[in-house]
Amino acid sequence: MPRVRELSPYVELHRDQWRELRSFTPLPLTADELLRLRGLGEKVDLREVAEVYLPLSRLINLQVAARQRLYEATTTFLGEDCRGTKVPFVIGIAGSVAVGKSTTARILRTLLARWPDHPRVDLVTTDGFLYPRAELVRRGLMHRKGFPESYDRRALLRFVTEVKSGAERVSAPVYSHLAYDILPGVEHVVERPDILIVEGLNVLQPGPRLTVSDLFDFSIYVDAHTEDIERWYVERFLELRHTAFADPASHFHHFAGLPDDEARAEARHLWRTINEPNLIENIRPTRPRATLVLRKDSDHSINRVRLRKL
Ligand SMILES: Nc1ncnc2c1ncn2[C@@H]1O[C@H](COP(=O)(O)OP(=O)(O)O)[C@@H](O)[C@H]1O
Ligand SMILES: CC(C)(COP(=O)(O)O)[C@@H](O)C(=O)NCCC(=O)O
Repeated sequence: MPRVRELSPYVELHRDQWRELRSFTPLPLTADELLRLRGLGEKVDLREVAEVYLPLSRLINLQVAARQRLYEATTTFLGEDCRGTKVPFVIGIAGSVAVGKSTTARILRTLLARWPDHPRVDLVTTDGFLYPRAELVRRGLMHRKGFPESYDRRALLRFVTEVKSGAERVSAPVYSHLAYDILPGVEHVVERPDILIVEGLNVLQPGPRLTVSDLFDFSIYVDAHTEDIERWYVERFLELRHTAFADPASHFHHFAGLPDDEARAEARHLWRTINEPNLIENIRPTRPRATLVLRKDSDHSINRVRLRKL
């Protein structure tokens, strides 16, 4: 009897199957460039870029062209002339604190910008849309940083809507880990990109009204076991003592001199009280909504990919 295949909108691939889908996509990145894109504690090498990120870059390139044709179908229906109008393709990247979203976003940005049909790729992180510290204090949310309610979600939705609507110049606020606050008067200006990547913990959150995820043309969830992410978070915290925290201007400067055991206890406390509950209550439940899930093993390497096919 032939086995009945379980019906599913997803297809699951191991890395050795996924890497074949690179087809003939060339590798436009050097080892030095990759080092500059890699975040603290991340291990991705050129082989992983070739085997995991190049097939992804090819898939997105195909989808950008298909999405433009869909847009043209709607404008034809409306009797509008859309010749020459390109709608920015928007990609969301979600996942826990310390899972490596920023590295994924930066590598993808660089690879996508090397295709001649969409050279202008911009990247914004949603931390710029956190409420300023004074507003978080007023709302009693200082220990809920990164939870959905700590963001100005309407401003984020407005920002992406304006970019997608073809506005010439749209600006986003900028967050600083050093100041632990939004930087007053500083802005990230986005000028009609071909592709916009929006990276942040909660970008895939659904809502009772239109939310930013409704404007995504493609979305990625970076996934790993909770225990592995906790370990990466704690290790990164220990490392930050010698890098970011060492700066006297850092909000966390008082952690710079902590011995290993105390720093570890502090990091575990932050993980257990803020970042793990946010992962479990808010972030992980959005995983089924992603077009693609990149699954990391305990050594950070991506070995499984789940793609939403339907
Ligand atoms: N307290 C901090 N000071 C300076 N940089 C930080 C701090 N916390 C996180 N970062 C950096 O901010 C970036 C985003 O981190 P995070 O939100 O944990 O997402 P991810 O690890 O998934 O990219 C990373 O490059 C990380 O190294
Ligand atoms: C700034 C963040 C909320 C992440 O913002 P994102 O760009 O993902 O929206 C997060 O990295 C953070 O600092 N969380 C606070 C708890 C902690 O420091 O671990």
